[in-house]
Amino acid sequence: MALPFQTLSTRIPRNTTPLHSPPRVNRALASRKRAALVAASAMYGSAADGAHKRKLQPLPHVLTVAGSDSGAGAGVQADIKACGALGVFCSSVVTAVTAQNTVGVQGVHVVPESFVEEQLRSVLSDMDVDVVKTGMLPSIGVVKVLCDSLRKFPVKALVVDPVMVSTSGDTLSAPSTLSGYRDQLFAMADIVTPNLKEASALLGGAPLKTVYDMRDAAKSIYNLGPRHVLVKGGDLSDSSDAIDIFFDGQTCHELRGSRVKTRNTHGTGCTMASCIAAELAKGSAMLQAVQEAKAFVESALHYSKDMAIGNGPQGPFDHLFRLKSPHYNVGATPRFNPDDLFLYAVTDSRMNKKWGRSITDAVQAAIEGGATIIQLREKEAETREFIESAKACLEICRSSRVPLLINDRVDVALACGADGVHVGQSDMPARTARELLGPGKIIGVSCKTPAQAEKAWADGADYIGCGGVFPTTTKEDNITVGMEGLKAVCLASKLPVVAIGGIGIANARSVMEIGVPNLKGIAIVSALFDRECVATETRKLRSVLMDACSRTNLSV
Ligand SMILES: Nc1ncnc2c1ncn2[C@@H]1O[C@H](COP(=O)(O)OP(=O)(O)OP(=O)(O)O)[C@@H](O)[C@H]1O
Ligand SMILES: Cc1ncc(CO)c(N)n1
Ligand SMILES: [Mg+2]
Repeated sequence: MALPFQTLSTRIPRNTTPLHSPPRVNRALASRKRAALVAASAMYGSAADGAHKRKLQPLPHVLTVAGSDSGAGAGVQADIKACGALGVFCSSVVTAVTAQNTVGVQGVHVVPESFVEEQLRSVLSDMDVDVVKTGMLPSIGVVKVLCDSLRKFPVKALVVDPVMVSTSGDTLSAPSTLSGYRDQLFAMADIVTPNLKEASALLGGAPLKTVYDMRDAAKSIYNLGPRHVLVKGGDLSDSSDAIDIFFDGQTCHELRGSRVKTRNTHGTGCTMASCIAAELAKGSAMLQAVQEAKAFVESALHYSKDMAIGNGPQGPFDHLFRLKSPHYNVGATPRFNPDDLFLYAVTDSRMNKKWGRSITDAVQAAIEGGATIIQLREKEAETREFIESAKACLEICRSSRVPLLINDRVDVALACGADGVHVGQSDMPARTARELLGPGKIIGVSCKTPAQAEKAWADGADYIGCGGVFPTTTKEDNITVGMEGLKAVCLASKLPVVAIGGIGIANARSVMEIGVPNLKGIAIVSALFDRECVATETRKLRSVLMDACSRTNLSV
């Protein structure tokens, strides 16, 4: 099986002589895998008299070179569970055995370098490893042994988690390992993933306190030779988000996730690096692999937040959450993209009835006209009927990659597997909705004031809907906030905003032109669905919005 690996290994390490050119590595690997398969097929064929030859399939394969954690939250144990959860085979070369639990590290027994080398030879010479991931490398000697082994047995990608100190403060590698990383291993690495303390140590010791420090650090570590850098912000204090900085040599990406309130964070770093390695082994590009890994860690922490193992301050979490709860199977779909708010279509059951169209016809037509997100607002439907039609709408939305939200009804969103919910100020609180839906679902909140916008953000919402901007007949007794109210909320909001209420072709442009960057789009009910042809009206609105954006230089 040839695994696509276009985006990796395209840059030759800059501060060493090239160890291998990428095409040669891939060809060598492919031919080794082919030879092994041919040999196996031949054996199988003769034994079975050629009666029923089976196609043999190698699994994507990560080798972790790391320490054992007796508490099984971090180290080799975390790596094997994370790869297994993502469908990737994980072999393991053990560099040290630690006596460790939820209190801290009680002891370390280092494996002799010659025996680390022997393990590396055993695995790499035989087992067609795709990606090597490193964790605890206790000495510079082990770093050297690893570099030599990788020169002998090249792999497609190398993920280096420069583990130095455990979160409990215990030392896991000798100080000299630092120079091994900087002078030898980083130049071979496709990505290095330091946490705040490790990034600081690699760069001479100045502490990293802000996202700006993280950005600078990512760029400086890039200059030590790796192809990509991820500075992890799990330990960034005063941050309600879990923010990581990813640098690819050109662009700094700020990756934000919800910070899960839990004591069970032991092994997040090992898991993150293993998930990146697993996704690379499956053929993902680097940024995609990092995003998948982050979603996996966030979901695992959320699922395990109340788990009770051990009596110390930092517990392990459950890597196998996806086996147990399909609702947490969220890593495969990208998290909310604020640009999806651009043309936000909100269906209305009364209007559909009036025009004699089904809810699915309405959704289909809005998507055909260019709607970028759909919300089902069914005030009158019976629950069972609502779930059935929501499932049908979800199928339509999925095939066009348009997110589907459910108004108010968290139960219906869960039952049909929708992408999220939109809640009003008197509906279920966003915080409760987040607890029920998990971190991967989209949550929007209707807000009329800066204080409500602040609360929505604190409660873990993804966006806010602000309005009614103009008077509307869709909602009775709805207070109009006007353009000034909208602007005030946008300026105060840390979340992206979609404007709603009485917006149509005549006034959409003026709304988009208020010129606040986090106003991402408009939400529309009557101007789309209280019309004869929904697709035509959507198309017209889309062109008005595109026009407004090109005039104000907003991104579409
Ligand atoms: N409480 C949390 N909620 C959500 N994500 C988190 C939380 N803590 C850490 N993360 C995420 O987990 C990943 C690992 O980051 P972290 O900074 O914890 O690594 P680390 O310190 O190397 O971990 P370890 O505890 O294994 O040493 C990052 O993507 C980070 O943003
Ligand atoms: C064995 C081992 N590797 C890595 C870490 C870092 O979390 C740890 N605590 N233990
Ligand atoms: Mg940590």
